[in-house]
Formats: sequence, C-alpha cells, structure tokens
Amino acid sequence: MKVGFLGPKATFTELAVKKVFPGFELEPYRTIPESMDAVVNEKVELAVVPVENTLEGTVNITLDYLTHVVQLPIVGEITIPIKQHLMVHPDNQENWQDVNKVYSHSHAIAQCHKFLHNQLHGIPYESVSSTAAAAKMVMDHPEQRIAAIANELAAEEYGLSIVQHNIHDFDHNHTRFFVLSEKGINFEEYSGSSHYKTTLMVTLPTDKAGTLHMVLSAFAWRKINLSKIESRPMKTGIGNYFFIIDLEMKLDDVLIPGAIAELEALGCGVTLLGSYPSKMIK
Ligand SMILES: O=C(O)C(=O)Cc1ccccc1
Repeated sequence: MKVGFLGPKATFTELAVKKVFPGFELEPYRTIPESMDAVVNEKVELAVVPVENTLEGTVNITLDYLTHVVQLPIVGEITIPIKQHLMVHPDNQENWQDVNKVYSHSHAIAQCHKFLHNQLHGIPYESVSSTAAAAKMVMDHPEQRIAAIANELAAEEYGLSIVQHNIHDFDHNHTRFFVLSEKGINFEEYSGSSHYKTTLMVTLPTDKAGTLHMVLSAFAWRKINLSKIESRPMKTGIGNYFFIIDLEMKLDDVLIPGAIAELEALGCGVTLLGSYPSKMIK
C-alpha cells in the first residue's frame, strides 16, 4: 500500500506515517491538498495529513480542503509529540547567531514565537510548505545566513547542524494527523488502538435562536463526550459557519444515530466524516 504525505523527506507528517505504517511505500507531496488529491486520483491508497497542534490549534487548510473540496473518509488518527529545533548549514554553525532569516512551516514558526522573539529578536521569518522543505533550502544555500526550524530527522537527512534544541514554547507539544482513505482500511490492525472517535460536520439552520445550544444538548443528555468543536467558515458570507464536532466514541447503532436524528429534526445538516481508531504515540 502506498501512503501520500506532506514532503519532502523528514517532515513531521512522515514521522507520523512511519510510526504506524513502517515499511510502507511512501509518496511525498508538496502540499497537504496535493496529498489528498492523490487519494482521490488513486495514486496512493491513503494519505496522512496534519489536522491539529496543541500550541497552534487547527490546521485550517486540512479541514477546509476536507470539507469543501474532497470527500475522503477519516479512517484513523495518529497523535505524535513534536520537538522543534533550530538548524543551520554546518558551514555557519559557529556564527549561527548572525542568521538573517528563519524558514519553516507556519505552524512550526507559531510553536516557537517566544523563542524567536527572545533569542532572534527582529530577525524576519518566512513560512514555506513544510519544515523539511525549510531544512532542504538551508542545505541548498550554504552561502546564505539562514536557519530552519524542523525536526531531528530533517537535520540528519539534510546534513544540518542543530544549534538550539527544543525551541517550541511549551512542553507537551503534540500534533494530530488524520489518515484518509476510500479503501475502508482497518486502522485498528495497523495502530493496535481500539480507542475510537467519530467526527461530524454540522451546519445550523439560519436565524433560529439557540440551535447550537440544542445541538450540544443532543450530545450532553446522551452522555456523549465531545473532544473538540471547531467552527469554520462556510465561505458563503460573513457570519456563516459550520461546526466540526469530534465525539469520544465509536459510531454505534443507538446513541450517535439518535443524536444525528435529533439534529436533523432541528433543521441541521449532518455529515459523518468518519468513525476511526485513535492512536497516541508517546
Ligand atoms: O512541516 C511539517 O513537517 C509538517 O508535517 C506539518 C507540521 C508542521 C509543524 C508541526 C506539525 C506538522
């Protein structure tokens, strides 16, 4: 089976893939949407995409592409610890404090704001397609005084020197990834996890007071635990939002279908995005 992921080699996404799909054939893509398109176009059987980070929140492009452009079932979830390091070309290791630009993925930059503000004050930073793309760029340009924020594997892969370890602003930095596939793969087999979640997309009827309250009540009185609720723009006008709701249980025959029927009776639109095992990597 072939797995599509945000490349190039040694991104955090690749780390997540390797934790649960060791030995699988890997296909790097330049962007997250391109890795999802590859599933739709049957170039790969599944894609692994980042969806949420402890420090920076939702990866909007992933949720938006999943809800507005492609309809790919979520078949699994992987959560991994994230450690960010500052790295430079070995030629510039001694004078690393003279860097004049820092490159990384926007989420990685956001995870290190305090470090950048305090230790590299005033140095501009720029976001690129992934942390590994930033590392590769630093390797390709030894003549430039630039640094990348990326993981240890990227430093190894691209021959860079880590000059500051663990520069993320808070401990317990984790990122969640969705596994997307149309093949109905049994992620429990690969992950060994039988802890399930279910994700719903819910649109509310317009101009009806108290609907969100009633939506939450439908889950509350059934004692269905929510692990996340996120609003995203419908992209149809200011103030028009839908909700992505993660439930802390597997799709069953009674409780979740009952809650969905209740939401529909309120005039909500409900789409099941997936019911899947969730694997936490320590
Ligand atoms: O750029 C990467 O390495 C990615 O896989 C995206 C990302 C960036 C920062 C934290 C987690 C995932």
